[in-house]
Amino acid sequence: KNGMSKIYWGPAHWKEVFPVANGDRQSPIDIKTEETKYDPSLRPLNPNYDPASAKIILNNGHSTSVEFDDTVNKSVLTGGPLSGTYRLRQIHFHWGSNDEAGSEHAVDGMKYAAELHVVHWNAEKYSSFVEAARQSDGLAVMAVFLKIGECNPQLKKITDRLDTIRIKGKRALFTNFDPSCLLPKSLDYWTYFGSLTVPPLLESVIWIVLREPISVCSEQLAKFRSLLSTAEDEVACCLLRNYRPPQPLKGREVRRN
Ligand SMILES: NS(=O)(=O)c1nccs1
Ligand SMILES: [Zn+2]
Repeated sequence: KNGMSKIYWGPAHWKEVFPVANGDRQSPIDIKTEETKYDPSLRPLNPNYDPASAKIILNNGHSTSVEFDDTVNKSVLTGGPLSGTYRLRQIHFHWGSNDEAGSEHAVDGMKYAAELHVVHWNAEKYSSFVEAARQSDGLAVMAVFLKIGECNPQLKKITDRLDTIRIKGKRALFTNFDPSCLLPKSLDYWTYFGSLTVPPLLESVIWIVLREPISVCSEQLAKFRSLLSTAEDEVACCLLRNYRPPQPLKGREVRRN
């Protein structure tokens, strides 16, 4: 880092505080497409989101997220590898300090410029996100790769608001937004059992990684990098990158529909 005094405890240090960082189902992973297994029992994904569920856009210091009202089953994901109904909680992004890397998952060693996570929790079996996050089938996160290319008009709805939440902790109203607008044409996917990719790295995520990327342009990514990881009273530090590198597969199977 640029030699500043601030102690940086990036992904390499997480295991000191969260031993599960060395667990058997950590995320992200590098998806070796030749080793994925077709599973005819996998159903089509069925996202069904109500734009009125969107509430706020937030800078939490390590990403920017759009938070949804998850007190009722208004915006849900069913189908795919899931049994039951998973309720939409939030979406957020991971990016890098340049366009060459930024995604968390990789495909045959190749990283995309960024990655969108659409986070859901199993509201059929558990009573809150926090409780679900402690269960092996508690969360379902749909991952969408962002590939450098044309500017994305749907993503513009989010990047145009980032200058109002530059400082860590800032939030702004953000409603009438259906995150389906950020999904690619094809909902074909890979799926595997994994974890949160940020502390506490809980091994409670059914990952659903869409195979088709959406586009993003350099100017849009630059706006993510201009977010600050620091609060008002701190020396400003840009949120240049926030992706965890791929973790050992440890014998896990990656299935595809
Ligand atoms: N990056 S992630 O989707 O695994 C996630 N971390 C915390 C809540 S959701
Ligand atoms: Zn994420």
